[in-house]
Order: sequence, then C-alpha cells, then structure tokens
Amino acid sequence: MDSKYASVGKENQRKHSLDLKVKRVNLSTENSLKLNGQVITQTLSHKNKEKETFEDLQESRKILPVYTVRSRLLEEIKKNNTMILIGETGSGKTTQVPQLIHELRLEGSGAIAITQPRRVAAITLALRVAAEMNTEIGSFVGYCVRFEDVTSARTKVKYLTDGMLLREAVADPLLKRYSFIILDEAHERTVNTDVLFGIVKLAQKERNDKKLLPLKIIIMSATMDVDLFKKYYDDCPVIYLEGRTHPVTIYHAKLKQDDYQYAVVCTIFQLHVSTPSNHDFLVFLTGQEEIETVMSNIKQVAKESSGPPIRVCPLYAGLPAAKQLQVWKKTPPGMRKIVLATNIAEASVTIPQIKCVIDTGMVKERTWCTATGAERLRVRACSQAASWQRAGRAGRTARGAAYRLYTAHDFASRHAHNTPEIVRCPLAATMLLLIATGLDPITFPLIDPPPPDSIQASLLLLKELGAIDNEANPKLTILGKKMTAFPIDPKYSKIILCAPEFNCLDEALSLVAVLSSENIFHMPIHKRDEALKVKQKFVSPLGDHVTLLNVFKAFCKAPLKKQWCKENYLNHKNLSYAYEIRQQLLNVCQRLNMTVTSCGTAMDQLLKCLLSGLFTNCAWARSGAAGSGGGKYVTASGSAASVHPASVLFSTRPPHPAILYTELLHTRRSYLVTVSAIQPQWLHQVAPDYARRCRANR
Ligand SMILES: Nc1ncnc2c1ncn2[C@@H]1O[C@H](COP(=O)(O)OP(=O)(O)OP(=O)(O)O)[C@@H](O)[C@H]1O
Repeated sequence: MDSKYASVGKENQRKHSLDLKVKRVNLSTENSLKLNGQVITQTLSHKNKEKETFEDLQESRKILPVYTVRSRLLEEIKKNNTMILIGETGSGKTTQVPQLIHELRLEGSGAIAITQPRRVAAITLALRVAAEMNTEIGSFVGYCVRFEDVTSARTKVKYLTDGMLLREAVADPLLKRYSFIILDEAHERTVNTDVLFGIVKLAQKERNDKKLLPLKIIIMSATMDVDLFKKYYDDCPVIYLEGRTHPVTIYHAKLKQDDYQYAVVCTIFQLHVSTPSNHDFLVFLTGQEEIETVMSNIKQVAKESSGPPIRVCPLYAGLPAAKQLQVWKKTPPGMRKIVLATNIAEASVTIPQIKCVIDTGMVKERTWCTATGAERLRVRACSQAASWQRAGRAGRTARGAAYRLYTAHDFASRHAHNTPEIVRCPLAATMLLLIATGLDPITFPLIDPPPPDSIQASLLLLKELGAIDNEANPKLTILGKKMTAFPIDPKYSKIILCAPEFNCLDEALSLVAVLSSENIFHMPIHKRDEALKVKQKFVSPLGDHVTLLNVFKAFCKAPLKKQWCKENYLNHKNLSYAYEIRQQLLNVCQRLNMTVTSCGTAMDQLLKCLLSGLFTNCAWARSGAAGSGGGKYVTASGSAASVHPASVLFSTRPPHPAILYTELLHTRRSYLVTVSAIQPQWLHQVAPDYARRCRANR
C-alpha cells in the first residue's frame, strides 16, 4: 500500500469496510412474455459450462428468456412493422432476436442491422453471434465500427455503431439494403441513436409509400422510457419479456463515500480475499486517467495482499479495438481478472467470468455552452438506468453481485433515465449529417427536440466552420460536403481540409490522429519522475500539441516500436492506434485529391491551422493572474480554468496571453487539457466572425 493511499485510509476504511447492505435480490428464474396483459410463462433450467463448443453454445441459447418464448415473439415480429421490446439485461435480446428472425428467413432479400452506441459492444456481439451461428466473422455475420468494417456482400446480420448507420443514411436515406433495423440500448439516448429513431421512421414511411422492400423497426432496451417511445412510434405495441437467467444481488454502501477511487480499491481487496479466484471483477470508473491511477494503486496494494494473483485489464473508448478485446481473454486457472472500465462496458457487453460488479456510480459527461460553442467534460452521478445496466454485467453466465459504492438513498434520489445527449451536447456533427442526408435539421422530428438555441448555435458553428452557406435554410458548401467524407467531428475535418492552406497537411493528419486516440504518455505513479524526465526530450515550449507531434514523428521513425515506447514511457497501444487512424484519414485525403506537404519547423502554421477548426477552444489569461501557480485563464464561455498539471505549459509564468485547448475538464476544479500558446490576434485572422461574436459575449 503506498503512503498516500494509506494516509487517506483509516477514516475511509472504517467508513467503507464493505459496509454494504443487500438492497435487492432478484432470484427470478421464470421467463415470461407479456403482451397487452397476456402472460406466457416458461420455467428455466440452468447450466454452467466452462468450455463452450458449438453444441454448448446452442444449449446456452436455449435457456435464454428470449429463446424460450421465441414462437410468440416471432409472431409479434411478423405482425408488426414497428415494435418495442423490453427485457432484462442478459435475457438475450441483442444476440437472439436477429438469429430468430433469420431462422425463419423473415429478412427476405434484405439484411438485419443491429445498432449499438459503443463499438466494443458491436464487435463482441458480432463475434458471439458468428460463433453461435457457426460462421466466420465478416461473412454472414459482421460488424462495422469507425475505422473498421468487417462485413462483406454476404453479410445478413450486421452489428454496427449508431454513428456508422447514420453515415450509411447519408449515402442512402432509405437504408434500402436493410429489411430489419434494430435500434438497441435505446435508453442510452446518444445523439446518433436519437437521430436514427427519426431517420428509420421516415425511411419506413417513404419505403411504404413507394412500395419498396418494407422496413421493420425494433426498438430494444432493458430500462427505457416506454411511454415516450410508444407515443413517438404512433402507439406501436410494446412487448415485455420478463425473467432473467441468472440472479444478481445488489449491495449499497451504508455510508456516503468521500473518495470513490479509494473506496474502489478497498472494496476490490476486501472482495479479493473473500471470493473464489474464478470470480472476476468489473469496476466502473469515469475515464482513462482514473483507470490508470486505480490500476497503479491495485498493483501496489496487491504486493502486500493475500488472495490469488491478479490481472488488471483496462477498458476505455480510446483503446484500440484489438486491445479492448484482450479483456475477453481467459486468465489462467487460479488467477483473478479485474477489469477497470468506463461506461463503454455498461450496456450489451458480456465478459463471461465477471461475477462481481463494483460501481462507483459516476460518469464523465459532455456538455456545452451554446453562446460560445465551448464544450466541457464533467464527472457526475450516473442515472438509475445506468446503474441497472452496470449491475446487469454480472449474472450473465452465472449468478452475480453488484456492489454500489453509494447509498441506497443516493440511488433513489438519482434520475431514472439518462438525460438525452441531444439536449446537452453540441449538435454540429449531427446537423451536418442531417443536411448531407437532405433533411431539414430545423424541422426534423426528433423524439426529444433539442433546445432551439442549441440547434441555432450548432448551425451558427457550422456556418463559421464554412460547412454550410446560411443558417435559415442551410445547404452544404463544397467544404461542408468534403467534411462529411471524414468519420470525425467537423472541427477536426476542418483542420485537415484547411491544412493545405497552411502548408501543413502532413503534420495536421498526424496531430488529428493522435488527438483521436487516447493519452499517449504512460506515467506510472512509482516512476513518475523518471517518466517526466524522459518526456523532456519531446517537449516543445509551444505547448502540448507540438509535443504530441514530436512524439508521434519519433514513434513513426523508431524501428522497434514496442521497445522504444517502453523506454520512453509512452503508450504503445494508443500510438499504434493513432498510426492506423492517420492512415485512414490519409486515404480520405487521397480520395479528395489533396496533396500532402509539410510546414517543416514553421509550427505557428500548424497552430493556426488547428485554430481554424478549434476556434471555440480559446482561453485568455485573466487579468491579475500573473504569477499564480499553473496560470489562470478564462474560456470563451466565461469559465475560469487552470492548465492541467499534465500539460507542458503547466508551470509557465506569467501565463500566455492566449491559449488553445483541446478539452475543458470539470472535476473538483476546471482544467484546460492539451494546450498550446497562441497569439491572440490569430483568432481574428482564422475565424473573424467567431472572434467578433466571442468579443461581444465576453
Ligand atoms: N461474448 C459472450 N460470451 C459469453 N456469453 C455471452 C456473450 N455474449 C452473450 N452471451 C450470453 O448471452 C446472454 C444474452 O446476451 P444478450 O447481449 O443477447 O442479452 P441482452 O438481453 O441484449 O442484454 P443487455 O440488455 O444487457 O444488452 C448473456 O447473458 C450471456 O449469457
């Protein structure tokens, strides 16, 4: 146990000490399908298999609630063009419904699309279903996620992220290749899924009117706001599937925990010494940095703890897909796996040996200021729906338990459902795709309309980015059309498309790729000083962006990349991922006939180019802040913020007159993450309209 950890310890440990009480025990082993009050019931038998052959997989399917009521369910699917399916987590909605449809060949000449808000879910589900159908991935069953398409002309069952289906809708608004579209995890209310709710509804109607291949729509979740969806889909039928295969016991902390990261480590080790080694743990945290800190603490504490050996696996969005999949690798017998995940593991995911979920109840959420377009990330309590989903990750292949590190009272006081992203997030990227699809972004019938000022602000931002010609009746400009060719946020595609003007496409591609990956620096707590010393050789006094570029360039030249990353305290996985992303972005540039040139050492060209896309992310030194530690800045939306301690500009004094940041993070304080010094007049040069608007707001 390191000293910091021990010193925070005593009080918390006393308060925490697994003082968790059983709140709900769900021991239901009955499955039933309820339709308009009618209930069909079937009792289950359970089997737990260690190794799954094809026959075992078929046996496992048969005990799933969805499978046991398949005939009735299929009757409903045949009868209705649109329906809502509600079923407990793990009941088999996502893996079984597409297979059942296919077993009766209901899809006809079309394909079945199943959307997921997260790519890790899309990939693992496709792999599971391919195994259950005894077929190779990418042939009959495939998946499509950003930067990775594993499908072929033969693919009939396609798992894809909501973002990828939205992109398909740009090319074909009627989504003609699909006869079934299943929008899964509807409760998550991502912007993309919310827009798809409307797109599929319109496509279904138009295909009907034009007598084209009919489109069937199924909306699925375990925890959604049924009334809202039923109304939106013209009073469509709702099928409730009751029962689950394995019970999950829920425990709540008896007392409020002041430091949830500490409470996590305590809980892990208290369970570690008292639970059989074949029970793996899944812990929900809020982001990569937090995961790395907890990972490091676990490794320290493990040295002094009894209990079986431990393997700790991180799981967060920025990890390359191949690395994310390592979480599914079996550990040797006698070893415990502890998965530290963000909410990407919250829905649709099955990690077979997980029997314990440890839930901090926190999530990192994106919000924005419509007046200035400035975005921020903040850590806050998750909804009840999210808590149930997290608990649902235990009890998938055997009975399980979920330990909530917050009180039952705290849980009861939380929102039942997630706040839809569409009412709190910037909509520029979505508006751009809607316009590209030929739809009117202002009148488009969304299930929960965003605040009108949010739509207006997003359109204004698109106008200032040069993507549309006007805000009242927006049409894509040539630049806007090109922006839709890149699978990234329009702010970043603008950087790439502007780069030739600044003679820096080579550098811009690398930097956008690195920014689209995750943290490339590896700072082990016990070797922090050494890692910081090594980092110095890459550091640019201009800031983090040029520093990141220096690292990436050196990485590309290094012959033995893994070894080189280890020696330089760099994250090999994230750098390799950035390398792959760069390749894909370059492919799009080549399709657009763009010429790749380099600005050499003229880094102000690169920074101006960055600013041409990220102009909403400026912060200015506050008057009187000179000399204050880390520098004090004010953002365009008026938030006071400090440069993040991990930045190379953290100790710069006096503060630079102006800086460009990539992210504004709100935890207990507000931090500007990944920053570079800029000249204040650059904003007027590269984004004059925004600069005027911003000055008026400040
Ligand atoms: N990758 C996997 N490995 C092992 N078992 C799996 C896997 N994926 C699914 N399963 C099994 O299939 C069951 C049903 O999973 P499925 O994802 O279809 O359920 P669901 O009802 O969609 O759940 P959720 O609402 O949590 O997404 C799981 O509980 C598990 O037993």
